[in-house]
Amino acid sequence: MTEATIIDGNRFSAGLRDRIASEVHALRETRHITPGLAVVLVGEDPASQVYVRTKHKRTVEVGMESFVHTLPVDTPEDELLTLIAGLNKDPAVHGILVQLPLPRQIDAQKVIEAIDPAKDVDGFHPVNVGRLASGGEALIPCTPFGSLLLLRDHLGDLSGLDAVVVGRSNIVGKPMAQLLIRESCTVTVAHSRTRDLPDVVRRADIVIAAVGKPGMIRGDWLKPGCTVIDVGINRVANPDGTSRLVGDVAFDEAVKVAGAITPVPGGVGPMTIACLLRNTLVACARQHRIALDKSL
Ligand SMILES: NC(=O)C1=CN([C@@H]2O[C@H](COP(=O)(O)OP(=O)(O)OC[C@H]3O[C@@H](n4cnc5c(N)ncnc54)[C@H](OP(=O)(O)O)[C@@H]3O)[C@@H](O)[C@H]2O)C=CC1
Ligand SMILES: Nc1nc(=O)c2c([nH]1)NC[C@@H]1CN(c3ccc(C(=O)N[C@@H](CCC(=O)O)C(=O)O)cc3)C=[N+]21
Repeated sequence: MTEATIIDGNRFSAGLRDRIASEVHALRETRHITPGLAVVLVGEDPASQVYVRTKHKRTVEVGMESFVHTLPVDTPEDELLTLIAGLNKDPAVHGILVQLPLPRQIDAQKVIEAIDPAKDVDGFHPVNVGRLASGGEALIPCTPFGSLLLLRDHLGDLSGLDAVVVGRSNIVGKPMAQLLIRESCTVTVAHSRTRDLPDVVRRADIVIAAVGKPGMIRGDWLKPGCTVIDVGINRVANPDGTSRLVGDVAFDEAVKVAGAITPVPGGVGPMTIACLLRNTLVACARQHRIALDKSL
């Protein structure tokens, strides 16, 4: 039997970042505007520090300005809200991302709602959530949008396909379902209370795994030839004491059944960062009422 096509998120995201870099260059040359992204990290979680460093590097690479704010783990909520109010007003900042999860003393929903929806490049503010659901001009959450770009690139038109999204979080599962509805898929959202998950997954032409459980989705749950987008990022221990990243799908099994699959790492992860830059560019252009290339 032939093995699944490996969907290369590193390659696709590099292409997207190139297109973004050209637009950023053009904005600078023609309008003297440089898009700026502010990233706020509260605390010293090592995984979050790695993401924030990677985001900074990629932001600078495409010619944007990067403002990183690192706050101590015991920062009071009102201090973070004051910082956000300042970033909302700062004309050099077009996008704001507050790295999640936040420490206990801070109400994440309150923080998300404090961000100006026009600068909410995560797409988590209720205004953007509502616009995505009702068809307006939203900023779209990066991970689902990146996943959709990979699906469209691989499958072309998605209309009429059966899609199963495993996971219903606000940051991945729910917005992914909204995007797939918009693409005219028939969408099922599964979660921890779903009965007979293997049977639900077996119906899908498109499987989106966003659970956070290493290798939970097994090869024999998949319809032969289906397309699998593995959003999961799980760090697991190797026998020798080192660690590695794995997805929510048992890759070695799935690759024998699926038609195409995203690897972890090198699949959805790099797309998330490229889409964050895309959203920053889109937010900047909208703030200045400038039209952008439709391909973005
Ligand atoms: N590649 C990337 O850029 C990103 C990757 N991620 C990764 O994606 C994964 C999911 O993240 P996130 O959405 O934030 O996670 P959450 O923990 O917020 O949500 C997990 C979802 O999975 C569901 N779930 C848990 N256990 C089961 C089960 N046994 N069967 C079916 N469903 C189950 C939960 O159901 P219920 O609602 O019933 O509890 C919940 O809806 C994680 O591995 C995370 O690291 C996240 C963001 C970006
Ligand atoms: N406000 C907010 N917005 C986010 O978008 C957000 C967040 N908080 N908190 C954490 C999650 C997770 N996330 C990832 C981004 C990139 C990779 C990524 O680039 N992964 C690489 C591997 C990186 C490595 O090797 O460690 C890959 O999959 O190839 C992964 C995960 C964004 N998140």
